[in-house]
Amino acid sequence: MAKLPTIIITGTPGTGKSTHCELLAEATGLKHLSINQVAKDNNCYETFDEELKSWEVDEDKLLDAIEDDVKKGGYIIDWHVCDIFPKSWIDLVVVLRTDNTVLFDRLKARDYSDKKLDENIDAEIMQVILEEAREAYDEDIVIELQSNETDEIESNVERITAWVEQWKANNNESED
Ligand SMILES: Nc1ncnc2c1ncn2[C@@H]1O[C@H](COP(=O)(O)OP(=O)(O)O)[C@@H](O)[C@H]1O
Repeated sequence: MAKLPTIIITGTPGTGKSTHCELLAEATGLKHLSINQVAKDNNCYETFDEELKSWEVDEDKLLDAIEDDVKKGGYIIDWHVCDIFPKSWIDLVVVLRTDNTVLFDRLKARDYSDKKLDENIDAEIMQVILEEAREAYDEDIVIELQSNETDEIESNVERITAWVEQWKANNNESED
């Protein structure tokens, strides 16, 4: 069987992860793995943080739930946390970035509490997820892409699709 890469699409909530992942899955045939959905389906949500109004995830249980599939390759991992996945599973990490005023409007539309909204905007300004990605993975597999405007969605998806095609060509040389 042809080898396929696994990609993480990460970024602060609202930067466009699920939008990019859906289009990318269509364009590449890789499988979109929404970690929020996996966590729900496998009861990985442990405790509810009242203040942040969000659930904490049992990461070991989550990794156990996806390990057998993801190890085979061919997945697009969609989550705002990027640094818990073993390095050996991951071929590319895309960190989506959005200007804070644009992100503010997107999150406001989601009815986030002021506290949750502020936390996320601060995290984006401080580029928390980008730093986490750079710490967890080799720097040359981490790329940062802007996601402010609709045009950028298309160009980002094209760019990542081209990367996937190149990866496949490089990693399946003796197969045909
Ligand atoms: N580059 C972009 N340009 C315009 N709108 C965008 C862009 N990226 C995302 N959006 C919009 O922002 C909202 C949040 O996107 P979503 O993909 O749900 O983000 P995430 O999965 O990171 O939380 C959606 O309404 C989506 O249509």
